Amino acid sequence: MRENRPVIALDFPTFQDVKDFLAKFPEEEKLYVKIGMELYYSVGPDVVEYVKSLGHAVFLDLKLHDIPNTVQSAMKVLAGLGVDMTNVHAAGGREMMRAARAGLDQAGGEATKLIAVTQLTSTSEAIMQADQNIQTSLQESVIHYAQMTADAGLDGVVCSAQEVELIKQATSSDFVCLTPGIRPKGTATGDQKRVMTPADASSIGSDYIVVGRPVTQASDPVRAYQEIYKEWNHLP
Ligand SMILES: O=C(O)c1cc(=O)[nH]c(=O)n1[C@@H]1O[C@H](COP(=O)(O)O)[C@@H](O)[C@H]1O
Repeated sequence: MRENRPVIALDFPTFQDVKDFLAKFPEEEKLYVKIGMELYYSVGPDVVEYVKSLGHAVFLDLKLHDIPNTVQSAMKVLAGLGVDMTNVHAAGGREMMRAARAGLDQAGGEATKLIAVTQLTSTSEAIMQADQNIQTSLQESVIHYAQMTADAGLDGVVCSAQEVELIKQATSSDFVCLTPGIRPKGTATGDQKRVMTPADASSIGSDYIVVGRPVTQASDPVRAYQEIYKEWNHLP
């Protein structure tokens, strides 16, 4: 299940920014990229088609969270994009997650992996308890969401690398753990609260790491990506 390529979050406001960013990489290098809300809301499905036409793998991160019928209908539309992976919020519940899977399957998206966000990596235990009024530990909440996601038949979860071991124990070793909040030593954490280095995330068993600003805002993004690639794959 492990993906050797760090997933690069293309958090850019315009199509041109994406084109300029991808043009920095050698044409033959096939990346795994994430298209999130900012880019998708600004450019729309054309950017997915463009990135796929270059041969890159795509995680479409729109974090759907609505009533089951709406999510199912939206997933039917998104299925047509043929992305490799997409996501919902586990907080939407089992019925919503099953509806999301059904929507994808009904519209030819059977091959698209579907994962669910547990607790965002920008959430600390204190924030969760105060803002969501969940009076358990953060780990318990994440495990609860992961078990519910597995029960709904999804492929895995978005979590911080700090919870990967517990999630795999509570579900199964092949349950996907995709982990944002990745910060190489010495890089700014920004709004992320539950962070880990690429090497530690690798050792602990993350299946995918997602990296945005440490690559996209670097003075030399290709070099920053290569360094993270090496660290994640324990290469010299
Ligand atoms: O679903 C996500 O991708 C996601 C979930 C989460 O809990 N935390 C999180 O940071 N993300 C995304 O991962 C990326 C992290 O970006 P950086 O913090 O710049 O590395 C952003 O695009 C976030 O939207």
